Amino acid sequence: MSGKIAVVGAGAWGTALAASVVRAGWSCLLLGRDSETAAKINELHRNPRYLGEIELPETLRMTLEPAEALAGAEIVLVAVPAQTVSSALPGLAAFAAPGSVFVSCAKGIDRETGRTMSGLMATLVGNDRAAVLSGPSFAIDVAAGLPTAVTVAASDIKTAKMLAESLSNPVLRCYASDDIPGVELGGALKNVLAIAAGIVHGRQLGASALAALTTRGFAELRRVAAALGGRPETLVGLSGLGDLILTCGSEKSRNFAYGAAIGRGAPLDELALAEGVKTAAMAARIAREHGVEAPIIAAVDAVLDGGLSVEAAIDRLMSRPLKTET
Ligand SMILES: NC(=O)C1=CN([C@@H]2O[C@H](COP(=O)(O)OP(=O)(O)OC[C@H]3O[C@@H](n4cnc5c(N)ncnc54)[C@H](O)[C@@H]3O)[C@@H](O)[C@H]2O)C=CC1
Ligand SMILES: O=C(CO)COP(=O)(O)O
Repeated sequence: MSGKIAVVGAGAWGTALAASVVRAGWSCLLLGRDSETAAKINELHRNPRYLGEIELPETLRMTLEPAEALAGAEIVLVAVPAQTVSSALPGLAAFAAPGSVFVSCAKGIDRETGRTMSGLMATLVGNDRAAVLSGPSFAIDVAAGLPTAVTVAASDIKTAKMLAESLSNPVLRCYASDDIPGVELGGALKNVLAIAAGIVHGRQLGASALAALTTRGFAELRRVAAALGGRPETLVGLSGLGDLILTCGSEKSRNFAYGAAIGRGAPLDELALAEGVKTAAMAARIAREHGVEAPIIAAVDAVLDGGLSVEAAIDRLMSRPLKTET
């Protein structure tokens, strides 16, 4: 590949994606906010704060200037936390090259407006130029060049295929989809469910409980995403079931690790770097408003809100009326 890709957000995911697109042959500028990280990436080829000692490609450069990052970039990967996308984007759109495609790589639902990341991007650059990348992919794995597969969605499948071809490399396999809601809601909702799975793990409720929670959580993920237009077949793919399996079973997931801490009795932490904390309330609200049964998501929201203890949440989930499984 030749040409330029800009990556917005020099945290774990933005840096890993930037390393990955350089491996795919692109020139890449990473847009961040702090000069210390820029010096480490540009001079030492490392981002120790987020990715330890992993060596980044020497040609990867970071800048603090949006105009420089976005000039001439055909693709802009947006990898800032979901709750900052609405404030980060307006300042960027003005610098974007005509026809460039903005790809949300964040996983969450905007908690002020209830909008999805693609929805926020579409208002600025239009539907045709808004896309989503999601799937089972720990930043540290992608940065280290371990084999990974994700889904890239755009409303036009031709754009999705162009992105999948552009972003794939020998260790990152991108599948194309035209189901934006299915792909992005899988990623947003699995974070909430990973907190629940972490609580089960941290409270030592056993492997059977974890399997039950993950499976019933998946049923909720499918129902809520379907209510917002996600297709069932997308939700059994990488960005739905795939990412749920990854994050509901590993302490490498910040959402799972945060849930595990709560399960062990740690106090709630509003500043936790777990995206599900900020998406739980909106996910629960969307389920209620669409008349979708989502008791696990509701329980996570109530526990995070401080209104329900973990014990009471478990009792509530276990004492629900019995029903048919599907
Ligand atoms: N870390 C991971 O393994 C993965 C993360 N993601 C998603 O990617 C998103 C970002 O996550 P991480 O990179 O892990 O977070 P992080 O906490 O490692 O980094 C976030 C970065 O965004 C920067 N940032 C915040 N607001 C900004 C703004 N307005 N403009 C420019 N930069 C800004 C911060 O300074 C920080 O460098 C999240 O939605 C997460 O769910 C998706 C897949 C994997
Ligand atoms: O989304 C991720 C992997 O696909 C990363 O999960 P965490 O944000 O829970 O670490």
